[in-house]
Amino acid sequence: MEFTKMQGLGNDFILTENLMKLKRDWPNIAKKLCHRNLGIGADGLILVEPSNIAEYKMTIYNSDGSLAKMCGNGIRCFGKYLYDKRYLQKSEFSVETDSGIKHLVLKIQFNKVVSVQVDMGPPFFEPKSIPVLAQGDKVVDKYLKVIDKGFTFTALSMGNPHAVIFLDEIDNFPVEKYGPLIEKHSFFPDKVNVEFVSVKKDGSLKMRVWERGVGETQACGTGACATLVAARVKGVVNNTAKVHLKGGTLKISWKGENVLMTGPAETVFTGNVTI
Ligand SMILES: N[C@H](CCC[C@H](N)C(=O)O)C(=O)O
Repeated sequence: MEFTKMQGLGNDFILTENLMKLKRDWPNIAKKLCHRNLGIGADGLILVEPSNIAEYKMTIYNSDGSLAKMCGNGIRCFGKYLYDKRYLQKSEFSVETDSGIKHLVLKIQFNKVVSVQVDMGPPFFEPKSIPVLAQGDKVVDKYLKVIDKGFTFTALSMGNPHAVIFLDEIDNFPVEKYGPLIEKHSFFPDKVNVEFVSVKKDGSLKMRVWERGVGETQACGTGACATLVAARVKGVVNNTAKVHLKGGTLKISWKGENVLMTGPAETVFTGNVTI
């Protein structure tokens, strides 16, 4: 199987083409190939597939083999892949995902993709659309206790579920202790991606993420979008802000309708693997 290893702010993926839409055991292939000691090593496996409603379809599996319906860093890599492979001779196009069609705009300089802007669609707040077990039409500052610590979280979907927690300081916060407990909490029937966020004096946001089906990653595109939206709902940030992640910075904007995310995408290496 030919593959291309790519990354967006250190959130890394194995891309491979499945243009015949072969029904393979992709969850187990993802687990095997994403393993950092026994496989290629990545946060996820992305399939490049044909689409009847957009140029191509992005299907993404987390490193634990679970199907993820959307991936922000992954779709920027996907867009760069299509352009670099000359599958598309344009810099604006749509990609089908399991969370709907997303529109991409590639910034090209000297025939090189320098950044990708993605229209990530609207956030969803309705508890059943996230899903989260809660009342009301929005889940803002809901209390949650895990072992010895209470948190308040704001929940929303960017096509995948997010629980955003605001803290004064995140650099030394034990994400690896509390992240998995919140990820698998009974409030979240489909589990959840967990963002730990601090608001900076310059109006930017700093975020660490425990990703559903992966663990702590260097960056999370949908998580950065969820973070900006939750901060807007709480009135602690403007409608456009930089979100600083371990792996770098994303520019996120939300003016009440669709969320726009802009950031880099890089190819690391290509190869062949026997599965
Ligand atoms: N772990 C996520 C999918 C990957 C999202 C993240 N890598 C991003 O850049 O949005 C989930 O299960 O919903």
